[in-house]
Amino acid sequence: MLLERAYAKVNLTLDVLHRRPDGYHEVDMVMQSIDLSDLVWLERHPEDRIVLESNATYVPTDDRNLAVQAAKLFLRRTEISAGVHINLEKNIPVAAGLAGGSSDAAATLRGMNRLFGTGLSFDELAEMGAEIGSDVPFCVYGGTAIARGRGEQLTRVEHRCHMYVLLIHPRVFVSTADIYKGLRPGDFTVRPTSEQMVTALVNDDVDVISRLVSNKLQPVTFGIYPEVMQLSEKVEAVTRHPVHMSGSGPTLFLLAPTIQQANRMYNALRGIMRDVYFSQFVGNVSSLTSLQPKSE
Ligand SMILES: C[C@@](CO)(OP(=O)(O)O)[C@H](O)COP(=O)(O)OP(=O)(O)OC[C@H]1O[C@@H](n2ccc(N)nc2=O)[C@H](O)[C@@H]1O
Ligand SMILES: Nc1ncnc2c1ncn2[C@@H]1O[C@H](COP(=O)(O)OP(=O)(O)O)[C@@H](O)[C@H]1O
Repeated sequence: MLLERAYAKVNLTLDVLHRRPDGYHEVDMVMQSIDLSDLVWLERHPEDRIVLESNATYVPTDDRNLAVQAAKLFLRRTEISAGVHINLEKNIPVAAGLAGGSSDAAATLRGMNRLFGTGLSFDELAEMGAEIGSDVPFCVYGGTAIARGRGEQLTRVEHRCHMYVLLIHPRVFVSTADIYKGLRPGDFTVRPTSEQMVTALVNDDVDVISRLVSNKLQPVTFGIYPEVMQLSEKVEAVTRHPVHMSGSGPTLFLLAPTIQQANRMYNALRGIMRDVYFSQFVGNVSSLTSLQPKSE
């Protein structure tokens, strides 16, 4: 049996440039992996089928599960006929703007590559992953990247900035497609802020990073779900720190450069609300492999 960790992400910037003829939107965003993760355990199944079990009752275990889709796609592309058992431990909130499902799919692709010794590169796995979802290619590598196109065109970024990330997950189900659909022409960006954000990350300039965090989907999500906006205002009042939204939401997050500050904010929030997660930036997957048991 082997284990792959599926890390969540937050969007440090998210600009939308225009709507494309294929229905997707051209985006320009800085994605950052955080250490909140699902666990994807893989082993051979005696029959030629994909079986997924999960501790979470609220995610599908059939072909709708992105990990199952990834496993099937991998077997099709590599022309391997075999069965696989996937055990998925969900810790990342679902439909939250944290790319949980995408990351499970990416971890499954990495794991299948190890399980069958196929030796595909991460670039090849990312290309496969793009067929499953726009965020999957980023999740194959993890770490930090500028994502363009519909999210699949990546420029990977190395930096030494380390920040703590407090997540607040409002119990609201958000459909990513509905949020993109809610954008009006005036919401589109001419000059994205991703390059400035990357410079700030490389310079480890936490003040500039905090000032630059932005998300053009946030007004749409807040408009459709006013309760998320109200929660954001409450969090801001309690912590006296700027509150941001990840992806299409509804997860809100705060950044803190020191563990002391992160602890203060965490304790203040835990006093008044559930569903607060303490996490931090993590680097790319290859720099983390030494933390993973290889096989059992
Ligand atoms: C908003 C973001 C930001 O990172 O993240 P989440 O909120 O999902 O975490 C992503 O763009 C989400 O990526 P992902 O969740 O993989 O989207 P997909 O499955 O490819 O697409 C779901 C739907 O969202 C819309 N979509 C997605 C990506 C994009 N660049 N333009 C779009 O218009 C399309 O309507 C599409 O049918
Ligand atoms: N492995 C999975 N984990 C979470 N959600 C999944 C998974 N597979 C399919 N889904 C479905 O994908 C949708 C988006 O889930 P998720 O990836 O968590 O959201 P987001 O992209 O907003 O972070 C949900 O409707 C969920 O039912």
